[in-house]
Amino acid sequence: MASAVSILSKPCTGSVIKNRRNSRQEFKITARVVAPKKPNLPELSVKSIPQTDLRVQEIVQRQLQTRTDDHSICRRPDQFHPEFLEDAFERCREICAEYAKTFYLGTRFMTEERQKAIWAIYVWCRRTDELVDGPNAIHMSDMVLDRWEERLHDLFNGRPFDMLDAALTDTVQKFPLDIKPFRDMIEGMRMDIKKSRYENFQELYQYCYYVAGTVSLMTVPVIGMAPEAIWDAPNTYNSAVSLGIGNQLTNILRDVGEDALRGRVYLPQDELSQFGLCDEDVYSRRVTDKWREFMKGQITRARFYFNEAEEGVPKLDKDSRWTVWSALMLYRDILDAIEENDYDNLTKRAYVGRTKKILMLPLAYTKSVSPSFAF
Ligand SMILES: CC(C)=CCC/C(C)=C/CC/C(C)=C/CC/C(C)=C/[C@@H]1[C@@H](COP(=O)(O)OP(=O)(O)O)[C@]1(C)CC/C=C(\C)CC/C=C(\C)CCC=C(C)C
Repeated sequence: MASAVSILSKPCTGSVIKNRRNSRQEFKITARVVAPKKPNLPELSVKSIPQTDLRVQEIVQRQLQTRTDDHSICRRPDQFHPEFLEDAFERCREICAEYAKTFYLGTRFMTEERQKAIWAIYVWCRRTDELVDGPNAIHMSDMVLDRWEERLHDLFNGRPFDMLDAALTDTVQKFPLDIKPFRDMIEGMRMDIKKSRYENFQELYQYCYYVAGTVSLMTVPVIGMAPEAIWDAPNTYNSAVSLGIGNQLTNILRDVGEDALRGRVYLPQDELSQFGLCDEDVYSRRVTDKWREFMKGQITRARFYFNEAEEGVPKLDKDSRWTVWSALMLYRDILDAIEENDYDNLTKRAYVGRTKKILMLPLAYTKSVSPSFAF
C-alpha cells in the first residue's frame, strides 16, 4: 500500500517486543516494502492509489523497539488497585458487548489479557468517535479535541482521567502500544468536522487511515505476531492497515444513503464526475446504470485492500488468526451484499445475515489452521 509505507531500502536491526515487554527478540528487517499491484479498476480510478506518507513505518519501528524512558515512569505494577481495574475492564467489556456485538464476539476467541486490552482500545475509539458523532457532538470544537488529546497524553503517562481511561493506561503498560495511532485518530475527527467532501481518493484514503487504519496499528501489538514472521513486521503492519482501510471503505459504501442524509458524501468527487455523477445523484437516491458502474469500481477497490490484508493474517500469532480471518470475511461479505442489492446503497443498507455470519466462523477457523494459508 503505497501511501502507508516508506521504502526500506536497507536492512535495519533492533530489538522487538512480542506482547510483553520483557520477552525481547532480535530482529532484522530486510523486506523491501513495495507499492501494491494496481487493482483491476476502471481506468479512471486506478490513478487514485495514494502516495501520501502517513509515517506508518515510523510507528512500526517504534512499536518494535524498547519503549522509551519517558514511558518507563508509568510501569508501576501496583498503580491501580486490582478491584478498581477489574471494574474498569468489566465496564469496557459491557460497552463493547452492547455497542459492537460482532467485534465483541470476535474478542471472545482471544486470551483474557488480549480481550481486555481490545475492549479498552475499543472504548477509547468509541468515545473519540462519540465526540463528533454522539449526542454531545453539537458542542464539538477544536478545543474539545485538544483537551481529549491532552487526556490521551496523560493516560499514556500513567495519569488517567477516569476509570475507562485507566483501563487503557493499564493496557499501554502491558502491551507495546504507540501513542501516534491514537493521536492520528483524533486528527481524523478534526478532519471529519472540517470536511464533508473528498476531492480524490488520496484524500479519502487519508481519512480512512485516520479513523480505521489506526485501529490496526493499535491492535497488532495486542494480538501479536507469529515469532517466525517478526522479520516481516513492516509488511504485516501494512496488511493490517489495509484491513482497516478495506473496512472503512466498505462502511462508506454501505452507508452512502445514510451519510447523504447528514450532508456527507465520502466518495471521491473526481471519480464521481469521471462517471458523469455528482452530489445531486447521491441526494436523488436513484440507482442508475451510471451509479452501478461507479459502484463496481469502488467495490473492486475495497476488495483490493481486503486481498492485501489477507497476506498478513498468517504472520499473526496463531491464536489470533481465527478472529482476524473472521473480521476480514465478515466485512468483505458486506460488499457481496451491496452487489446482491443491485448496488442500491442509496435507499438500502447492506448487511450480512446471522446465518451467514455463523456459517462463516468455521470457514474462518479452517483458514486460520490450514497449511495453505500458512506463512
Ligand atoms: C470477528 C471480529 C469482528 C473481530 C474483531 C477484530 C478486532 C480485534 C477488531 C478491533 C476492534 C476495535 C478496537 C475497534 C475500534 C472501533 C472502531 C473505530 C471500529 C471501526 C470499525 C467499524 O466500526 P463501526 O462500529 O463503525 O461499524 P459497524 O457499523 O459496526 O459495521 C472500524 C472501521 C475499524 C475496523 C478496523 C479493524 C477491524 C482493523 C483491525 C485490525 C486487526 C484486527 C489487525 C489485522 C492484522 C492483519 C495482519 C490483517
